Amino acid sequence: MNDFPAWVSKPPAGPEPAVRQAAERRQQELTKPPGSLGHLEAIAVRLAALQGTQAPRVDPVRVVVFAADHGVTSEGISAFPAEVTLAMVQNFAAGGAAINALARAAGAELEVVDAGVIQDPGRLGGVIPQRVGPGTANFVEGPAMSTDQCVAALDVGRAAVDRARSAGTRLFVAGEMGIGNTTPATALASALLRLDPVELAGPGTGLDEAGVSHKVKVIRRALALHGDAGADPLETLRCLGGFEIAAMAGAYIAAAHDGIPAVVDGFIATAAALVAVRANPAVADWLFLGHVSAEPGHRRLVAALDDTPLLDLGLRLGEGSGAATAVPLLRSAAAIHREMATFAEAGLT
Ligand SMILES: Cc1cc2ncn([C@H]3O[C@H](COP(=O)(O)O)[C@@H](O)[C@H]3O)c2cc1C
Ligand SMILES: O=C(O)c1cccnc1
Repeated sequence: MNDFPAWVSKPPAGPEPAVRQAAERRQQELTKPPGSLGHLEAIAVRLAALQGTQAPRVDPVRVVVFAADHGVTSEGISAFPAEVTLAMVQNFAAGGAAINALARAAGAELEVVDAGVIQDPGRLGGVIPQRVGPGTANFVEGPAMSTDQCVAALDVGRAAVDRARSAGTRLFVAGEMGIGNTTPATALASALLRLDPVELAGPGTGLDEAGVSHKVKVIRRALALHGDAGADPLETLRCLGGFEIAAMAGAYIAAAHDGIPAVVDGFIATAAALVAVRANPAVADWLFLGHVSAEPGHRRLVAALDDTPLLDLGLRLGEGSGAATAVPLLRSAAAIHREMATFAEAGLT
């Protein structure tokens, strides 16, 4: 047992088997050669089953970017300084980041949540203050978070989903911003998949080979310190995660509880998704993998979640960028299922 609240591990309802079967039948009856819309058909069937309707829709889509800092940045594990997290939060507020453009292009609403940037950004338009602390502790010296902080960070994600549900959101995208966060994501993945970090660590924002080797050593020290935390996914999250990573994990779980499918982004988001699925396996039904990132360890994480990413574009940004880029595909899949005529309706035999 652990000290985490019951909602985190409460199983969500699953997709409805009868609706799924009817959706599979409908895909056979639509005016196209069976199977000719390839993966779009499978996506449409999944969306229909999750939403319990033969008229699936993704709009309104909401992207929430959770931002936070990481004590482990003092070990020199990123190509960029921690101050960039705050600067990027200001950039999100001003509308100038990649995710601002991509969310607009995807027809999605964008919300930014300060889950614990080192320096309080103060009142910034469009940034929701939900600060768990001024960054996590350095996890090579102790747990990244106290239990209270980890629970609070999971709740930051749940609260974002509550706001989204109140706004009628039908598809949820979580993104992250936090300089250094490929290091906690790699540490979490190493612990949960029981792999040496050398199998998973990559350049993140642009470390060279020596930088990646140093990152591997830092993560090995953390794994040695925290012993067998990997046995409990939430305890692993507390010791090795980050506020924004816990918020994303909480958001995936809460979205599943609320019947809202979510699109998972790149390496860091998928590490959060793996935590969510290990803590609450039925959450996996509600997750679409938006893309496979260029961060080398992402393929291992994707394999652990046993699903096919929608896109493979060589992206390695985060912020929800790959997931947002996949949104139009999901919208298209819903549209064919909802709008196409059947052979009978079209009078074709
Ligand atoms: C300007 C800038 C914008 C970003 N947007 C996302 N990230 C991405 O890079 C960071 C993780 O990489 P690492 O672990 O190597 O620091 C995260 O903030 C992630 O969201 C950015 C990074 C930078 C520099
Ligand atoms: O895969 C990602 O999302 C990623 C990779 C590198 C840096 N930030 C994010």
